[in-house]
Amino acid sequence: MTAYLLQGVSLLGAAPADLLIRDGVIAAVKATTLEELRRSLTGDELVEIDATGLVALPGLVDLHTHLREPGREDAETVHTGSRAAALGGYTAVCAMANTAPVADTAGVVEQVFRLGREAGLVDVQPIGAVTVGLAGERLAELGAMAESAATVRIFSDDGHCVHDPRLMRRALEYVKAFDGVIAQHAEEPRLTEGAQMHEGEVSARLGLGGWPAVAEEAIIARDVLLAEHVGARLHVCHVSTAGSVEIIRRAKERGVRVTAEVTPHHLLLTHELASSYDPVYKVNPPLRTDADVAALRQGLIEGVIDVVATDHAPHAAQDKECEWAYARPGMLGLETALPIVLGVLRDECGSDSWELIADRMSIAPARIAGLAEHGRPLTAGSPANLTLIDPAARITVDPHALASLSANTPYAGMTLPGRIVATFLRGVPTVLDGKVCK
Ligand SMILES: NC(=O)N[C@@H](CC(=O)O)C(=O)O
Repeated sequence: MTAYLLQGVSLLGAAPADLLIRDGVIAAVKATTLEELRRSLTGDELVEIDATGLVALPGLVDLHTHLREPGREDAETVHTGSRAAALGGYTAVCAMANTAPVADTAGVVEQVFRLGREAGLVDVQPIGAVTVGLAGERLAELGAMAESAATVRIFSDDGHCVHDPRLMRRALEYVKAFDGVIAQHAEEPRLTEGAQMHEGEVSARLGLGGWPAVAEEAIIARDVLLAEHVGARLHVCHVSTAGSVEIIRRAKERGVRVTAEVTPHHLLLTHELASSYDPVYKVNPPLRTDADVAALRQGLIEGVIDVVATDHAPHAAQDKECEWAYARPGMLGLETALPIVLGVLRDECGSDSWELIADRMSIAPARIAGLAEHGRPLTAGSPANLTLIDPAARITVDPHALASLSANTPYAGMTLPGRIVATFLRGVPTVLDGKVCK
């Protein structure tokens, strides 16, 4: 078995140390000398990595990834999405249920789970659909998915809103029994009919149908009341408006069991970009205003928003490189999330906020998803799920050099701070020197 020694690595809030990875766990955080270490490793191969200037974080965890398998393997597969995730520093991703067939049965979630294990690059944790076929009419087999080999704990109709309040109430009641969570795509469908982008001055100027902030806020307001009434856990997907942050803030103050996520793109990009009519900027919920971006950043820093989740939404060229109105919504996220968040927080805080990043991109999402092996502090005895970042390096985004099968990144040509150097899953490198290991 190969052991790895990360020499001189920066750990959160501590002086640089040597970190020994062996037998799937963090075996030691330097106390011994290198000679003692070598003697103790008889029989094991030792790979020494000079990690001076590199930062180690617990492996990132994505609560919101679209892997497109089964059904749209031309856009992404579990394997290609896993490669993208590992390169982005992730050790676990939660796979959304809007596949074809929909992940609304034990059979489909087990298939996705198995494909993830076979790829072996990140832990793929399937999310189950709330309603059969995402149709919003009948509850799916939530219990069977929870009891399956995939042990589903998060349920979501993402891409669609569970808009029937009675169905939403029943879903919350059902998952409460096993401490599951309903992750809601908050969009009142009657208010977004014909919507193409954020409703505001830009949509008016471009003549594109508007998606008003209130369509998101109305559902979140309703759902925090339902979650409070039932006493169950609600998670709000891709929060995009300042008003939503306020509703969630007030609900948390009242003790409602609500958590929330924001995407990297909603922390950086605004609706002005739609003026180009380039569908790469079309996404659901849509890019919003500068004031929304500022409120989302503040909400993330304060912890009103618990998590950064990518909403990685790969789309094949024919579904994206067409007229705006016909293009599918969604953008890639896994390979650029950490650099975007690092840059955003440098802007806001004036320095690198590793503790915040570790919490919002690993510890909190692992807790919400119930992934006990992930989001753990990098101390002796912990599972060796971690990522190594070079904060001084920069990357320039080339859409066709990404591991994803699709190329719909809104960051093409941009230079971003921070490079993922290595990722380890249970002590085995999935990425070394910025390259996937298998
Ligand atoms: N976020 C997106 O813009 N797209 C998502 C689903 C959705 O939320 O529409 C997708 O699956 O492509």
